[in-house]
Amino acid sequence: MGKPPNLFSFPSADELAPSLRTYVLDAQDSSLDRHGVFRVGVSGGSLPKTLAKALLEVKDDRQVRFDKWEVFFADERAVPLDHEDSNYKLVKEEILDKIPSEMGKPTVYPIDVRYLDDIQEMADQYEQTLVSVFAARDSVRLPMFDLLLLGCGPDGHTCSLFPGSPLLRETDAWVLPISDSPKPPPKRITLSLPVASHGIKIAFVATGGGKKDIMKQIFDTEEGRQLPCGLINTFAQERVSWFVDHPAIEGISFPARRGSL
Ligand SMILES: O=C(O)[C@H](O)[C@@H](O)[C@H](O)[C@H](O)COP(=O)(O)O
Repeated sequence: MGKPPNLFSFPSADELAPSLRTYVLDAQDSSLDRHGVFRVGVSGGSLPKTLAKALLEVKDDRQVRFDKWEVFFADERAVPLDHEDSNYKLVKEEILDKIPSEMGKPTVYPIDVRYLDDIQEMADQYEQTLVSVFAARDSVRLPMFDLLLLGCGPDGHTCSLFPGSPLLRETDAWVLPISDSPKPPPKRITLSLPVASHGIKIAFVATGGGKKDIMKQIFDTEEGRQLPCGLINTFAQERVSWFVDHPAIEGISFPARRGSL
């Protein structure tokens, strides 16, 4: 048995940002030492805003090497890149557009919008993108992101992997289409559960009192361990770190390590 996931809790989302920064930059520096590039998968939701705070607002003497970042989408909605629902647009407006030019720009891998009407093809194309970046599919069983930055929905979903979805049983594909997402918009693509569990480091960021019930389920109940976030906890164990604020974990006793970075 490995060690349980880490849990880092802070009074507020603002106070969480410096530790999230330290965690991300530690991951960045060890990836750059290892292979000269930092491959990150990001979700939508509230995460890009918190991440922007950590990377662009917190001041310390460490360097964000954006020029070495390769940014992928852990899930994306099948909409044009300038659409209100686009995770690309969200990440662009929250982070990419705000990076001072002297910091350099990440290489970003958005979905191919030529396939908006064929999400199976869109998923296959995005998988091909991963194949071309992470090495040929027959030589790597799964692409290994240096860091996956994920959110947790109020039903325990993460990426666009929803509770009870047959997609959770996928063992082969790296990227999957979904046409009936319970969270709008319905058409999306998502990393599969094996890929989402395979990051060298995986961070969940969950803030606000709206997350309290689902956090309790995920960490304190057997049913919660079967939810998508719970499954990633089980598969990836100590490679997972949760960054939460106090309202999100009020009154909960976790069998997880607590602490701050
Ligand atoms: O595109 C999406 O819908 C997201 O990737 C999704 O998985 C999100 O991360 C969670 O729903 C949490 O969202 P919040 O952080 O806004 O609660």
